[in-house]
Amino acid sequence: MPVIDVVNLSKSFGKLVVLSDVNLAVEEGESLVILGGSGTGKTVLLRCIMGLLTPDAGHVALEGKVIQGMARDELFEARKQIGMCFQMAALFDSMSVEENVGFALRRHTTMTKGEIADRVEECLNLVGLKGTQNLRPAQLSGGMKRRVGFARAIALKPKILLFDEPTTGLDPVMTDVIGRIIMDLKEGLGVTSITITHDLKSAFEIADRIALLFRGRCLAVQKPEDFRKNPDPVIQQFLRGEADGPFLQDPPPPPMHARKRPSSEAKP
Ligand SMILES: Nc1ncnc2c1ncn2[C@@H]1O[C@H](COP(=O)(O)OP(=O)(O)OP(=O)(O)O)[C@@H](O)[C@H]1O
Repeated sequence: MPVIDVVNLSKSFGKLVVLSDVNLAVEEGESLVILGGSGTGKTVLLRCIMGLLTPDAGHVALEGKVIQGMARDELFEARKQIGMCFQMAALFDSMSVEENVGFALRRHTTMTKGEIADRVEECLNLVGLKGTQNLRPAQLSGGMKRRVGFARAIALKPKILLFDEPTTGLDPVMTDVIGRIIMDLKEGLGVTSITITHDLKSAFEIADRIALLFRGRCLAVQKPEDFRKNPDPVIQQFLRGEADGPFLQDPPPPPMHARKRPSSEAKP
């Protein structure tokens, strides 16, 4: 049984069809990476998986339990299995690192202060941020903030981790560090994960399988080596990162040097 099962999922906002009959099954311990252009519905998909958005059709099952239609308490319990690593970390600025990482532990467990402090320390060590408990988010670099976000996401020992663009805005070295931490969390904690990223290098490093979301559908869900060789022109254009091709609905005009000079601009 897949840990995350997305079945015939569709979601529109008014006339805007974002997801159309999406199917994805993520097995226990698997790392699935979802690629896709900006605005293709990757975050909407994660929000449906968390039960934060209700699909128009289809459903999401977590460990065999369909979350749509669950009572509030049941959904709340189901969500505890998920650690969400938000885009740009989304830390509470008024709280220290320790308070941020321990937030869910204080709220959802009966752990003592000492037990929470130990767990926070353990989580910070796992993301390479030993001894940062007393810092405030304003004192952290972008990469450190993401890692605090990871530590917060793993605090409750979730079975599932969802990463929404964990490397956006980071330099290539920090992007690599974040990729390695995601792999370490997968290996060390045995979590099942979905990562949304625009960074192809880390996608190929951390993925057991890669999916490309295109015009509301999953175009491919394949092992990295098969995905790279997939002859679909959309996939190949995405991998090459070129403007010309079927990927964009409104392709940009050709570059200036390739454009024919209008006759009014013609030299005498
Ligand atoms: N709550 C909402 N109400 C209306 N439209 C929404 C809502 N949430 C998302 N959308 C629209 O759905 C589309 C997909 O958004 P989404 O954030 O999932 O894109 P994305 O693939 O994550 O993009 P990016 O890579 O740029 O973050 C966008 O056109 C967005 O404006």
